[in-house]
Amino acid sequence: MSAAQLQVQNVSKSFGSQRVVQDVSLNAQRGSITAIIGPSGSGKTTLLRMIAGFEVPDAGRVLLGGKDLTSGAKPVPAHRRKVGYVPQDGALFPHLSVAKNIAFGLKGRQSDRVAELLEVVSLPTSFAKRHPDELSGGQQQRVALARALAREPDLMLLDEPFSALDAALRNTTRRAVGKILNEAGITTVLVTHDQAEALSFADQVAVLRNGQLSQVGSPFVVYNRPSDRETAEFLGDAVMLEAIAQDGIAVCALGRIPISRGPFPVQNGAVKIMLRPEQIRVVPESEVSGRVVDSEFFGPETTLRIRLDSLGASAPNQLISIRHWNSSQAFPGAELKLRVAGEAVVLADHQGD
Ligand SMILES: Nc1ncnc2c1ncn2[C@@H]1O[C@H](COP(=O)(O)OP(=O)(O)OP(=O)(O)O)[C@@H](O)[C@H]1O
Repeated sequence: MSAAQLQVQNVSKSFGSQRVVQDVSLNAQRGSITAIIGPSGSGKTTLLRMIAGFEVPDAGRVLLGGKDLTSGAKPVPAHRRKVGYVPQDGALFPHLSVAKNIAFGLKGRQSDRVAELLEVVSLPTSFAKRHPDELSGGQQQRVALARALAREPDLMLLDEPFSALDAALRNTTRRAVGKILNEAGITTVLVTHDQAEALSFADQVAVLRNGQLSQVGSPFVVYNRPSDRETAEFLGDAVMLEAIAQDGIAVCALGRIPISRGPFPVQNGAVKIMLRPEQIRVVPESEVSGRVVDSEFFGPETTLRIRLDSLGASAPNQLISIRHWNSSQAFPGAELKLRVAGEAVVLADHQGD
């Protein structure tokens, strides 16, 4: 396989005595989209700013197209990196028109190019004369993206670019931007704290916690085979259960569930398993059952808290939360039959405890 377009190698950064990014390594293939996701304060923006060239790493290096940007005698400055950077608020120049904002990154007379770029980000060319304060938040973000695209970057860095938009506009803008980046074949790194955004938009998801990467993988892998409990819970709701591992099967209050093949071998014995709530189905008949404790209505689905009936030697009184479309089955005390679809994950930090 060819070397990755972007290589972040063992990068660290402290502010004063606070270690904000610790020994982070990450590769991104040409034309791919990587989402860096993590809780507030986990170091996402700092990592992105080091890739952009606005912060200098204390240790480690950043390579783009095989070229070392950071650890030479003088780091390559941000404006020489062929990197587009769209900060959280878009940061347009308020006193310049849309056209001048976009053309800021262009050399010479480029009015044709401005019109073309407006079209690319799905804005009418008549917007060229407007000022940023005459645009909505979402339109400003599109202009910021057009300005970044104008420089024809090898790498696009987006810091929570869709966070200012309401849900409907966020989805359409995200799809439009994804299409633009994909068609231009631009390698993209996106910072977000929105799980759905990371899972739907990216080819690769990097989970950052306390300045360290807890997992890097495809959306499918990080969601379905999280490396530890915190990563599992950060990426979505998780059902944790006591189980006994027996030759690749987890025996528990939800029956016998195949254990998904993870990065380490699972020993027979007591384990904690993780399932996603949507894996647990309400069915007409099953040997597995539980009683509704309470419920919460969310429109398209209802979250049910269920106390599981003990099955065989399984631990008694275990509580789980599942999602169900039919709120009429959700009254407290209702007895439900349950079946699990798919596999269970044994989490590395919960083997044998
Ligand atoms: N220039 C700076 N000087 C001092 N501390 C800083 C600086 N930049 C960031 N920090 C600190 O580093 C930590 C990580 O900040 P960073 O902005 O990278 O996190 P983040 O994951 O992007 O957070 P959020 O999701 O809230 O934007 C925070 O505690 C922040 O206060």
